Amino acid sequence: MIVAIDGPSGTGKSSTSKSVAAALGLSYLDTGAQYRAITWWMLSNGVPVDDQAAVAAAAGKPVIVSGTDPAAPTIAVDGADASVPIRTEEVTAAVSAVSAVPEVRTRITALQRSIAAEAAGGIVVEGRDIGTTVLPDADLKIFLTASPEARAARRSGELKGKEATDVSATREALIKRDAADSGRKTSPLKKADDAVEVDTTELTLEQVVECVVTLVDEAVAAKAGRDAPAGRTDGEKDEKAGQISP
Ligand SMILES: Nc1ncnc2c1ncn2[C@@H]1O[C@H](COP(=O)(O)OP(=O)(O)OP(=O)(O)O)[C@@H](O)[C@H]1O
Ligand SMILES: Nc1ccn([C@H]2C[C@H](O)[C@@H](COP(=O)(O)O)O2)c(=O)n1
Repeated sequence: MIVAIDGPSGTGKSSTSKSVAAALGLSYLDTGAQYRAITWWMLSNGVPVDDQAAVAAAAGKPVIVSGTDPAAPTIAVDGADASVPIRTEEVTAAVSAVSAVPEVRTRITALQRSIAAEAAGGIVVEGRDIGTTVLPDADLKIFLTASPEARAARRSGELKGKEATDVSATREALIKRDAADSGRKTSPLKKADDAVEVDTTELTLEQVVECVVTLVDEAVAAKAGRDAPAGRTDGEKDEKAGQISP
């Protein structure tokens, strides 16, 4: 079972994906963390992030390793834990430019596909182009949305001190990053034609998780029905449909 969850920033992709994966015993991959990791490496190694040719030339250098346990996801660059530095404002401000470079996307997409292929028990993969480009044959594709106001309020709630009160600056920053991610030429942020759209504006996180778990259960049942050998009874198919199988 491969589940692709895409959507703009702050719609709840990471929180939802982790909870759904944990509830269903699936692995979890945060692809945004990988783009942040390569961006952090560029910044740390003096690569000018607004120089596409320089970023492209360096794209193959960092070794990025993602841990896929939804209870404790990890991200390492060249053997060092990068989970804290990839969340700085500096990385957030540069990540859209770095992730727009085709050589970066080719490298990270290949990494994402190999991780999904190795997840024998199934995986929830979240990002911007998972349903459209990385895993177009995913068993279930979900596109999360929420109003900019709701997303800014959620993000501001995470920040400490002065920034926490500046919801409008957070809103503008979210909108700017979405525009960059949606407007790039290579693999932009986009809903796949066959994705289920879930507007989370008025939903609690628990409600979103419940909704997605139900959609996964339905997709598992449909897959089990398709995979059942000809000649099996409906009862046998139903029994298989209740299981999460690779
Ligand atoms: N339905 C919801 N209601 C209220 N808060 C939510 C909801 N979903 C997520 N949140 C909160 O909103 C914040 C952003 O969520 P999250 O990081 O999961 O979004 P995201 O789509 O992965 O963002 P990004 O793409 O920027 O990484 C978190 O603080 C999370 O707890
Ligand atoms: N599949 C993906 C995932 C992420 N990105 C880029 C664009 C985002 O602004 C950035 C950071 O992602 P976040 O941690 O906010 O989810 O990474 C992408 O291009 N494709």
